[in-house]
Amino acid sequence: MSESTGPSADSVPEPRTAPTVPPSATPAEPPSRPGASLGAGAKTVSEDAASTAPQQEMRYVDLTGSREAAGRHIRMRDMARRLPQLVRRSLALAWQVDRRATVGLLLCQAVAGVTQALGLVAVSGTLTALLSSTDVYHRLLDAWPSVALLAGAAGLRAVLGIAVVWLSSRLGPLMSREAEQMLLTGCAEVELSAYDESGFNRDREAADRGAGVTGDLIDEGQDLIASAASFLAGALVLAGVHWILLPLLVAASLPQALAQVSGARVRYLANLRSSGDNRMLSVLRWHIFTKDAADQIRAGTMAGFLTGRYRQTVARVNREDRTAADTGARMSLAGALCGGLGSAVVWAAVVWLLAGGRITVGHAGTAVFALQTVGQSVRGLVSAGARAVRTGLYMDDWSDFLDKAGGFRMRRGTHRPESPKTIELMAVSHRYAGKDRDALSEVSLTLRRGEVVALVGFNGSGKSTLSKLVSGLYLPTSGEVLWDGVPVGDTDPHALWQHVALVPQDYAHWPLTVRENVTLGQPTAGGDAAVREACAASGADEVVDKLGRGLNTLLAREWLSGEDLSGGQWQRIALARAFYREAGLLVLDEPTAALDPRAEFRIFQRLRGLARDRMVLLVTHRITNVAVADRIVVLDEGRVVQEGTYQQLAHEPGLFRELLSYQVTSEDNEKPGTRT
Ligand SMILES: Nc1ncnc2c1ncn2[C@@H]1O[C@H](COP(=O)(O)OP(=O)(O)OP(=O)(O)O)[C@@H](O)[C@H]1O
Repeated sequence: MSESTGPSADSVPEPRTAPTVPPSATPAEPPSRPGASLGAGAKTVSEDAASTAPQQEMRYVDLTGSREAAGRHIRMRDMARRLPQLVRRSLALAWQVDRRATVGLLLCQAVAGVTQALGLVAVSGTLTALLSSTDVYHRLLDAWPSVALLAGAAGLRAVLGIAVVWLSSRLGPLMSREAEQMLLTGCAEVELSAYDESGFNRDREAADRGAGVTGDLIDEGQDLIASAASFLAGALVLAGVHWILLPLLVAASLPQALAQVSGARVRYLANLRSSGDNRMLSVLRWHIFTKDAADQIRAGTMAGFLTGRYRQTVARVNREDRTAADTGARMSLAGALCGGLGSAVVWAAVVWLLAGGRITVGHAGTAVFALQTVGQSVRGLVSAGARAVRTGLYMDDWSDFLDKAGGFRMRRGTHRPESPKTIELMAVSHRYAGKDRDALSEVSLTLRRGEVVALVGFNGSGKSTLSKLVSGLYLPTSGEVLWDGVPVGDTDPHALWQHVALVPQDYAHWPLTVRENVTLGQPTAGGDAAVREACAASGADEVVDKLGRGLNTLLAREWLSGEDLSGGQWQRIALARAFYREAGLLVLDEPTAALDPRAEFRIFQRLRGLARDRMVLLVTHRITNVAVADRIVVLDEGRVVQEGTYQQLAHEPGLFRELLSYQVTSEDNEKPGTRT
């Protein structure tokens, strides 16, 4: 192996098995119950069984047939077939991120290969001169040009090795970042419904791991090229000494090569078997470490349970790792024993050739060096090859996901809508992927500019789903959502969302400054005055006034100089975002759930004013507040069961009256902006 080579397959760490969940972010699938974050194909004990046998081990297995099969296919034959493809892939990505560094790397490797060959030729020259029958002075005189060449070649190779390490360490991280970037772009471009597809989230995590190890491929590719160049140089010199030595050496190296490939396969499969557990460990770690659940862990005295579950899962991962390590060691031992026997045969052949006068003593010396070079390069080829194939398997997860994401890419029309005057739902139904019943059935509804429309109903009746269909986040399974007569599916989604301001139930706590949290990184010509105006409208001005650095305050307490907000303060910021956005459709999903009564009162007081030049869709369980709406739509099990004004619905029998009866109604008529 050349100077540029990285660690061997035995010492190289497995790529990270689960992305670390960042601070201040919710994990992709936080487990609301054990096993909740498992993807398709996950095996776990049933909830019933879990309740009757709590001590039974919960397994988070995440095997998919294709990845398991791919892992089982790491064999010499497959490896030889895949290697050129992987080198091409690594060079193509390297070329994409830094052409000059890529060319530099290839040049360094080519020159290193040539100097390797020259070095071996020089060894031959030196030994021949030193072992000749002339006097010592003449022997040294004859030997010095070869010695000089030998020293020069060694020096140049050392410098080239440093250059290769330098260029690889520049390219590797760039390649990983590029792969991550492609992943992010791919994810940002998919339909929202893709996230509801079985396996999408699991595949995205696997792809993230693949992107992370992409940079390793450059080291492995370089090791492969270096080993191949070194093999070629040694083989040429060895064949020059005597042709029989080359096939003998390659045969002698095979057992160790096979052992390394088998070891790599065992480790990959062990890693694959533990991937579900590793994912669960990552999620558990996030919950145990961060502040978000710290109060619940303490108050619920859950620490023992969670750390116990963590230990149990770690023990399983350790068992897999230990088995893989033991099996790998046994394979290496068998390979080394067979390889040792093979080497003895090769050395015996050298002695036999020398004894038979078929080669000179100088040639025999050269053969010793060449044998070492070729032996090392064969081992290097196999070792780097095994690592590259394993990295390639992880990268397959990445590229497969990009293909999958491509399949879910938003392919809608090109129509660029104006701020909507009407949004019409015509017999709209929506069914989530994998569900056996519709979340919404045959809903017909019209929203008009200047109107506040409220959606009410029991949990799970379809209110949020309807609001996401109106805002074009989902496309209906059947029926049409028309923005000023044009189906949402025929509209450029990004142009459409320019006209949407959404406050979802679970809004993001962006780790950004207050200003960026309000503008969402899209400041308008109104500058800070517009930001302050939106804050005043949502009550966030009171929050900002108390922050040390005002709009410049970083809202991330875990980070240096950042500050954290209370739940209600965050909700005011989320509302300010929506008020700041000059959008024709304002969707508020439970917008005041965390607000104090005064703040809530102010929001509802302003709602009518906001609706003057836009349409407002309000989802709320605060039935007494919906008096502010021009129209109330009552949903039950995905169907519209009532529609009318507050006064109409409050006085007719039906679900609305039932909902109303569960709330205190004595102050109804004093609610701000009540419409009759
Ligand atoms: N992403 C999803 N994947 C699968 N099913 C979903 C998804 N989101 C919602 N559902 C299902 O669709 C139905 C309607 O959900 P939706 O969130 O629209 O109800 P909701 O009326 O807003 O409820 P709540 O009052 O609790 O917010 C529910 O049965 C829910 O389980």
